[in-house]
Amino acid sequence: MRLGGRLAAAIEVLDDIGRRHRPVADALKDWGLSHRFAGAGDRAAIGNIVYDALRRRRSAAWLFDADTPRALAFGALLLEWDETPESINRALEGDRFAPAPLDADELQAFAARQAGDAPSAVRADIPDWCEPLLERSFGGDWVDEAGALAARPPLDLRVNTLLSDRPRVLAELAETGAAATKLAQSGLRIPPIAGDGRHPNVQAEPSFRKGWFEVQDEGSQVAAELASAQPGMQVLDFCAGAGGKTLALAAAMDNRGQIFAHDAEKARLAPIFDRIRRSDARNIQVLAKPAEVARLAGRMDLVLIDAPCTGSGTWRRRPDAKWRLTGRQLDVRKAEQAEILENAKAYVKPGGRLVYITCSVFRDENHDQIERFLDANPDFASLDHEALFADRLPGKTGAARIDRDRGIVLSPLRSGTDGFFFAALSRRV
Ligand SMILES: C[S@@+](CC[C@H](N)C(=O)[O-])C[C@H]1O[C@@H](n2cnc3c(N)ncnc32)[C@H](O)[C@@H]1O
Repeated sequence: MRLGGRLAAAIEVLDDIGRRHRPVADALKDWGLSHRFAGAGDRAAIGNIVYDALRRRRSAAWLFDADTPRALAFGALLLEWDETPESINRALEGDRFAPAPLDADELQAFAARQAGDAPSAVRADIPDWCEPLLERSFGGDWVDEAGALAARPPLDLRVNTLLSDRPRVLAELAETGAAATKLAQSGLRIPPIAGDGRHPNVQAEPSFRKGWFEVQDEGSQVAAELASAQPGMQVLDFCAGAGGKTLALAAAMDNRGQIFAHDAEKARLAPIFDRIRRSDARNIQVLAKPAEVARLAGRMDLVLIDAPCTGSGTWRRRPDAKWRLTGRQLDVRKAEQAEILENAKAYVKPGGRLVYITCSVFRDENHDQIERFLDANPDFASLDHEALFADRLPGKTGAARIDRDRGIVLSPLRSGTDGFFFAALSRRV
């Protein structure tokens, strides 16, 4: 397929997402199934246009003064593919599968936009209602921080030190362009791919099948490292889900001690069993039943809450979530988070640690939750997050926003990772 056919397909998929409120991955998959002539390269290019259009939706719509699938797809090429209106129109010429080239009105709208500055929420590529939330979180940097959340993400891997080490996996993946991560101890990063390129399918690698590495954002790896799980500890991963953090904790503990992996939704735990087998983690018990968890009360050295959240820190990877999020959903998440903190505290033994993590950058889900919890629970105290970060990631303090008594924020702009929040509290003896 030429650019024109790919662009037409992206417009069709964006239309499907918009009209039927479909998840982007499902809409792309369906398009691929009903257009089997399209090769892997075509599908990747179409996916890139669609994801770029969703990441940069406000900017793309602003360029043509129209929030239509056509404006978004053309806008994506102009904003992220180094194309110009002239280069696009040249590429579409004589291509019978292409959408109509940019017409005089569109070219005029585009030219007019070059003169003026876009409003902040447009430059930040966010819904208007999120502006105060981000401003509260990032102060004067909020537009740049939000802009970084609208960029293409890298592909990050965590080397499983139970079965391999970073030099060995680096050698195995030499052809992928992977390099050691700057913050995470066992991380590898394959940088974002430009234009119509796609990341290698690392999960097809024999070294993945052998359990030598997992796909995990560097921010998630750093959050697990900051939790400071040590060999021999008793650990409860209270919101374990598919087990990304659980596996990182098992490696940090060198398979010694015990991790109990729990989740309120049994179905969310389903992938964890295969992942545990593949990674050779031998100190994880999965506890799906509330009664099994209850007997752990007051016995844990570390309770980790990887809380359900808006996911605003992962907008690079899930840009459709940015447009679907509502204030009502934020309120629901906040209530869940407060309740989980209250429930999980009972499992921490005196002198033990309660860790709270979100993949959101909103202060409302992060510092505010910690503040409220500490106010209501005088038997818990905040750790010194500056000292903790300096201890776990020596020489890297500039890579995070650290509030000594409330927690640590990682972000694409500051840390080069997805957005994450981390806070550690200790239960008084
Ligand atoms: C951010 S996800 C966990 C991701 C996982 N820890 C990982 O690293 O792959 C949050 C999880 O919290 C679970 N959850 C929601 N409410 C809960 C509750 N009240 N108690 C325990 N888990 C809950 C959800 O089912 C979801 O799997």
